[in-house]
Amino acid sequence: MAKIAVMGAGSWGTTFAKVLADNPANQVMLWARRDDIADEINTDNRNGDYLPGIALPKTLAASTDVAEVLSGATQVYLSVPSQSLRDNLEEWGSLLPKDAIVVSLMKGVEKDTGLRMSEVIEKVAGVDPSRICVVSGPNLSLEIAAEEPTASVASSVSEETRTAVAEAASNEYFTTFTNKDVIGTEFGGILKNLIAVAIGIVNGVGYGQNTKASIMTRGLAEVTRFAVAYGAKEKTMVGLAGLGDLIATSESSLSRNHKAGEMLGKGYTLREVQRRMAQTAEGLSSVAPILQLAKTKGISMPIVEQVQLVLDGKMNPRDIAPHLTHGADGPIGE
Ligand SMILES: NC(=O)c1ccc[n+]([C@@H]2O[C@H](COP(=O)([O-])OP(=O)(O)OC[C@H]3O[C@@H](n4cnc5c(N)ncnc54)[C@H](O)[C@@H]3O)[C@@H](O)[C@H]2O)c1
Ligand SMILES: O=P(O)(O)OC[C@H](O)CO
Repeated sequence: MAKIAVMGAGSWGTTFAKVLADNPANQVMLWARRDDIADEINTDNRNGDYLPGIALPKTLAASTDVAEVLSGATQVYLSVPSQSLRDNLEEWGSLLPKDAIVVSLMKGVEKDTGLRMSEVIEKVAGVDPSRICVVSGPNLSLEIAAEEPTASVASSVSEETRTAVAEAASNEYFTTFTNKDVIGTEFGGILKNLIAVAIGIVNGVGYGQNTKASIMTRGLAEVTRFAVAYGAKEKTMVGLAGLGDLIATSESSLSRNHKAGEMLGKGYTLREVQRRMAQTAEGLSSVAPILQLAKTKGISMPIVEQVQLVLDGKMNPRDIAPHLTHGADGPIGE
C-alpha cells in the first residue's frame, strides 16, 4: 500500500484525504494544525468544523506531528491557504521525503510575488517540476465529501507523475483525468475565483440570471485571454479546470468566493467580509496580484478591475454590472 500525506485539515484537505482513503490502494494520513481536529478524526471519524454531517473513512488517520505525517509518504498533497504555503514549506522543507510527488490542491497566487502554487513549491522546497502536480476542477468540497459523482484533472509536465496522481486520486465517486498543461490547469482554478466574486457581488445586489450568465461568459473570455498570454492552452480553459470550475463556483451557494462577493454586493466592506469568513476565499487575495500580472503583459481585465474597485470601496456594487458586461476587447465567441 502506498502511504500518502495530506497537509491541511480544512474543507478541501479533509475531503481530498477522504477521496484518497476511499481508494483501497492508499494508506492516508492527514496533518491538522489543531489537536482537537486530529483527535476528532481519529476517535469519531469526523471533522465537524469543516465537514458537518460527513462520516470519514475509518482508515483515515490524522496527526499534528508533521514528521509523522510526512515520513515514508510517496505522495504529499498540500491544502493550506495560498498565502501561508511559503512559510509552511520553509518549516516543513527538510521533512518532505526526497522522491515524493508533491501535489498542489490550492487555487490562489501569492500576493507579494504573483507566483502560482506549483512555482512556490519548486522555488521554496526545491522540488523538481517532474515531481510536481496540480489537481483542479469543479470540486466543491461538501458535495464530494457526500460522495456526489465528480471529475477533476491532475496536471504535471511528467506523464509518470500525473498518471500516478490520477490513479491514487480516483475512486467510485471521484474520477481524476490527466493533462500536461500545468499553467492552464492552475490558472483555471485561480481565475474562476475572481469571476465567482463578481457574480456573487451582482447576486448580492439582486440581479438575475441574465446578468450572471453574461458575466460568466465574458469572464471566461477575460480569464482565457490572461491565461493564454501566460502560456496556458485555450483548450484547458474550456475543460474541467476552466469552464467546469467557473460554472461550479459561480453558481453555488457552497462557494466561499461566491459568498464573499455576495456580502460585498449587500454592502459589507472588505474588512467586514474577511471577518465573517470562517474559511478561505482565495479570490479576495488573488485580485491584486492577477491585475499586476495582467498589467505586465498589457492584458485588459475589465471584470477583475471592477471587482478590485469594489474591494477597495471605490465603486458602489450597484454600479458594477453595466461595466462588467461591456468594454472587454478580444471576445471569445462574443
Ligand atoms: N473547499 C473547497 O471546496 C476547495 C476545493 C478545491 C480547492 N480548494 C482550495 O484548497 C485550498 C485550501 O482551502 P480549504 O477549502 O481547505 O480552506 P479552509 O479554510 O477550509 O482550510 C484551510 C486549512 O488551512 C489551515 N491553515 C490556516 N492557516 C494556516 C497556516 N498559516 N499554516 C498552516 N495551515 C493553515 C487551517 O487550519 C485549515 O485546516 C485553497 O487554496 C482553496 O482554494 C478548496
Ligand atoms: O469555495 P470556493 O469558492 O473556494 O470554491 C471551491 C472550489 O474551488 C470549487 O471548485
